[in-house]
Amino acid sequence: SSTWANVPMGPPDAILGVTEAFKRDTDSRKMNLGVGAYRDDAGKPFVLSCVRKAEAQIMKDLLDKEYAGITGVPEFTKAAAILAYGAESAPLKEGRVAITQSISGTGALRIGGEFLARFFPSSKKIFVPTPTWGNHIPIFKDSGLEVVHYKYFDKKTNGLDFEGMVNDIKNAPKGSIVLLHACAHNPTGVDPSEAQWDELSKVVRDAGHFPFFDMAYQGFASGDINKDAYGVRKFVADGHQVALSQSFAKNMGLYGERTGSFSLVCASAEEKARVDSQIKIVVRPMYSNPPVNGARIVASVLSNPELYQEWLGEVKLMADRIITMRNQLKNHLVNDHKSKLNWDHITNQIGMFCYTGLTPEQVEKLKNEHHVYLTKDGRISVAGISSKNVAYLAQAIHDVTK
Ligand SMILES: Cc1[nH+]cc(COP(=O)(O)O)c(/C=N/[C@@H](CC(=O)O)C(=O)O)c1O
Repeated sequence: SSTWANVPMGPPDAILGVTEAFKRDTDSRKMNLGVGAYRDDAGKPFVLSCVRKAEAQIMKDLLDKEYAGITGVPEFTKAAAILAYGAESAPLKEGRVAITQSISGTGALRIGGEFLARFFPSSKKIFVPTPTWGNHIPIFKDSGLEVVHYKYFDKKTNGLDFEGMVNDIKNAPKGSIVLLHACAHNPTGVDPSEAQWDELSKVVRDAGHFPFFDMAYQGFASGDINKDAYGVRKFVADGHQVALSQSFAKNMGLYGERTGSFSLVCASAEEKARVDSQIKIVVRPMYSNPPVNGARIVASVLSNPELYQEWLGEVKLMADRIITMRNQLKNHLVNDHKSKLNWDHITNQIGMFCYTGLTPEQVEKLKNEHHVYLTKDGRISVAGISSKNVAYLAQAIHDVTK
């Protein structure tokens, strides 16, 4: 028999599989609310103007195609670190932040998982929120970590179960790794308030845990890059030596360029040098060194004052359009359809996703009867909504929930 006779058919990816099903649908009313990728009000992918300008400049520079170093394009990692930690950040100023370019956010999380599995001293358990981005679990399992969960989403309020979260983190074995979504929690769209971040910093410190931040949406949640980095910067200011994964897929629209970074705050420049050497040893056999194009674009946008200002405007424009769609969807449900249900969470939640609270059966009905595609957990990518289809969506949601 064939060598591969025993290879089983694996399930389609919970998120990317939705887009595959959407593409097969021929009905003109179909809506893809699955993958977390921004669309403009015409439902089209959006390439930022600042990105186009940076690309044009890079083309003119006639740069070579040599290998980047293992940790990537230095101008990129320098600029990415300043964006995340802030120019005034003490560890940055003291040369204590080890940072490598990564294959976007996913690659950053994997490098982090591999590094922690090799060197984290106390436990190989990583606590992730309930629910969390689906891919977190296989990324950390494949890295050799044990994935456990802490309470996060409150089904009753469609908001944050802060008390449950704090208790679970307090009760985790001393010296556990705690994964935190820096902003725009995926899939729930529910974020801790700044006061709750302050409290979480104390809880994590008192329990001797290690914080690993996943910041895949900086600027995309509130429209303000500093506001969205509040949790990360508060933890660093409080002395936590955080791990951080960054993605430029969403906030700079570089999805397919696969541009991100992984960084670790170290105790000293000497420690940073040791950590940096071991990060290189993780990366070299994984993919040797990263693609340079996306990194050059980000470096150009972040370090060129005009392009940087333009980017700040464009990332706010994306965030604001999503907030507008949240308001319109809720208004249609409440005012047009006089829905009996409470839809406050549609506008209380933030970032790319809305955790609607729809059941798997209602999700199925939305797909089969209304050609609306979303993940089984009821998460919708708000970016898939436009002024042209928001009324249709509200009608469909009302139809399956009334
Ligand atoms: C929280 C989070 N972290 C990391 C990533 C990885 O993004 P990258 O493209 O590797 O930089 C994503 C992507 N989320 C969307 C796309 C996906 O599933 O890959 C999503 O949830 O739809 C996240 O939502």
